[in-house]
Amino acid sequence: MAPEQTNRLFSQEATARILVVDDEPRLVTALASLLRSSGYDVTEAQGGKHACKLIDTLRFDLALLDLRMPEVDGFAVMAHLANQQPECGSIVISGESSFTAVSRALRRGALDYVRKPFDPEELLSTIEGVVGKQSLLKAHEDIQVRLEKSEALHRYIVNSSPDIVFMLDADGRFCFVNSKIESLLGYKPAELCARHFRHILDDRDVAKGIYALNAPDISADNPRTLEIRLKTRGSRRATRHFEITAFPIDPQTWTHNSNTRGGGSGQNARYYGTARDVTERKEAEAFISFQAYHDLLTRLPNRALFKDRLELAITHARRGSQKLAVMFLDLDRFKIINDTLGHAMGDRLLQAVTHRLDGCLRKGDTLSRFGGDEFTLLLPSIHSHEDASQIASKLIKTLKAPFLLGEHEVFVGVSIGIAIYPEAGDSMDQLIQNADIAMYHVKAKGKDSYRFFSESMSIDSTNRLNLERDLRLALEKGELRVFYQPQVCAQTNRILGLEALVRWQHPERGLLYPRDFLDLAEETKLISQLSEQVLDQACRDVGQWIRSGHQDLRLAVNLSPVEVEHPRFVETLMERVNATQFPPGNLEIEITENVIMNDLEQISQKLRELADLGVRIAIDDFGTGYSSLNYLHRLPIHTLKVDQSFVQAIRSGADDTCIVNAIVAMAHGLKLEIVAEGVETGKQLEYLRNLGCQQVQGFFYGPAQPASDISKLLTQATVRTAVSS
Ligand SMILES: Nc1nc2c(ncn2[C@@H]2O[C@H](COP(=O)(O)O[C@H]3[C@@H](O)[C@H](n4cnc5c(=O)[nH]c(N)nc54)O[C@@H]3COP(=O)(O)O)[C@@H](O)[C@H]2O)c(=O)[nH]1
Repeated sequence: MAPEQTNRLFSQEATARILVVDDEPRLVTALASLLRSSGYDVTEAQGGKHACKLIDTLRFDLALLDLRMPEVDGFAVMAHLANQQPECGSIVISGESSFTAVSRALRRGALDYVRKPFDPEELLSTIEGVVGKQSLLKAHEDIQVRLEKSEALHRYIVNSSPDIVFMLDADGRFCFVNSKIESLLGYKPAELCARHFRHILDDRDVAKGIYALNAPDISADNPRTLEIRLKTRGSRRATRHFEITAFPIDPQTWTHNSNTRGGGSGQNARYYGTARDVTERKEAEAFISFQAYHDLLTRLPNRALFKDRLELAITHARRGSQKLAVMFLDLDRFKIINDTLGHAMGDRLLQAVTHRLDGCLRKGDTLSRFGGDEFTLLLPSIHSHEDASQIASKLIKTLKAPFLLGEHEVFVGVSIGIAIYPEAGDSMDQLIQNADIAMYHVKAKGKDSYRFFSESMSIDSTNRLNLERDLRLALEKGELRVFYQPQVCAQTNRILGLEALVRWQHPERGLLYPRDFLDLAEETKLISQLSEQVLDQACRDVGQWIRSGHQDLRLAVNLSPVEVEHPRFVETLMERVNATQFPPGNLEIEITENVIMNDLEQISQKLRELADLGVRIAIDDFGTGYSSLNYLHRLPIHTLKVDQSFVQAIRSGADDTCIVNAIVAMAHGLKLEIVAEGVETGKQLEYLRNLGCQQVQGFFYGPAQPASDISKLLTQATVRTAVSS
């Protein structure tokens, strides 16, 4: 190699820089000019001391050193050079010929040794050899450094990837996997080496994973992407979701199969892939989809999912000429419990109800929460009505046992309407609507039962809708009327009180009675508005009569269970009474035993508050319900109203007569006032009078009448009988 060439090899920008060191100035000059004439960049040092100074400030590729120099000899310069510029080589040019000196110089790192006096040719050839060798070593070192840097860079890129990067051999065994797998799944890359990738697949996805890898058409340009579950390492074996992209390695792009060694080096790699953790996205998607199709409180399918399943079930049933049943369930008394105990308890109750209902069903049935306290149930394969009846009975029975909500024991019932495909409708909407109609018929007939839909019901339901619309209008337009039926002293025929009874002056149908619209008012929650209007009117009418001289005249009003069970019942009632300036002592509220027994504790409290404010309490229809002495004794009750059925039994002389005797005797014993309802004949009146019943009410004295008629009646000292005995 020519010196110029060698010089260029040494350093791409500059020629080789040589330091010439000798204590003989002449020799230094001669040597320097010889080297310069050969193209080297030469620096001259007069002795060892001078050389060390130059070494501290300039960079050299090679030093030509004399050994024997005063003060600082060649060995000391070599030591200094090794310390300051270890990459700089040195050649010793010395008159020393002893083996010891030569060997010592070579041991200290000299690359060659030239004896003085030297042959210029030989010297130049030695320098050229050393410089060439140095240059090769330097180039190798540079390549080594570049390789290390490049490997570190790629390792960093691969291991810092947010994805798992892997390589598999032809059989699907890992031959490389980056360290990301440890942070995501807990496996150390080394432990997976040579293991089949099946080892980390979730059992449910093994077939999918293996098929994807062996698919015929995948390539680097057409990689296979699939979502798959991978198992985490350890005892919990939880799974995470990954999106895997994999393809076979083109041998032309990866030529290191045979010459790389080590388990994680990619040796024998045939597939390359990345696995991106998409667990959070999948969980979010799953939650959003669950939320869209489920009720979050009960975790039951919602209306949309129910309809979807019903649609599908109808298609199957149609194809197989089979029956299916749709049930509409509405909880009885839920609203009262919810209003009384609060929504948190209401929610707990709905969850507990769901749990019990669910326990009665088979796999394949769909129970859904339709909204509020309404549920729908799809029984996709039934053979007969009997099957549906059995399930309905089971559902009703399972809710019979009390529910424990905190310290409260509550009872709910369920009214169930059933529509059977195809007879009760052949479309989804029809079946749901008809099950709903059938459910309303259960409600109207006393709740806590089930009924199948029949055609006659839908006619009723149309009427019902018209009636509901009319009732709303009636409340707006003030079509309700309050009639009063006198409560008369059995001994003197004097009017002691008036029972307010609602009537509806229907613009087309004439005067309607409570039996025509009261149930509907309760179902549609219009009852509160209705009661408000009746109470206001009655307080105004009777208040007027009280102020005009009938100070003791009592006003008896009927209250619906919905009102009494409302948490603000006492406040609402008193607000209306006070607004009309009606004296509370003249007011008597009539409630039935059922209302009291539904929630003895709460109702007792409310009745006590009212009694403390002077309001009287009467038990209506007494004798038809529990007739429990226990509550009569504990509650602030003033009056018992004997149900008309017992009074009417007096006429027929039936066994029920003795019930009237017992009730009157009981009322006397408990020092309660007693009003006998439904007195229609003088015989009945006579009988009751003899029993010691103080007050009577009934057609014998006349039906309920409008306020104008009552005004006239009140001007008479006593009420004349309307019917002759
Ligand atoms: N929440 C509210 N309920 C009300 C209101 N107004 C009435 N009602 C409830 O409707 C029930 C039926 O009332 P009505 O059709 O008015 O019947 C009353 C009388 O007309 C009837 N009666 C009276 N005397 C006789 C009789 O001699 N024979 C006979 N067959 N019937 C008679 O009885 C009803 C009064 O009964 P009671 O209330 O038990 O005293 C009615 O029972 C109320 O529950 C209202 O504004 N709000």
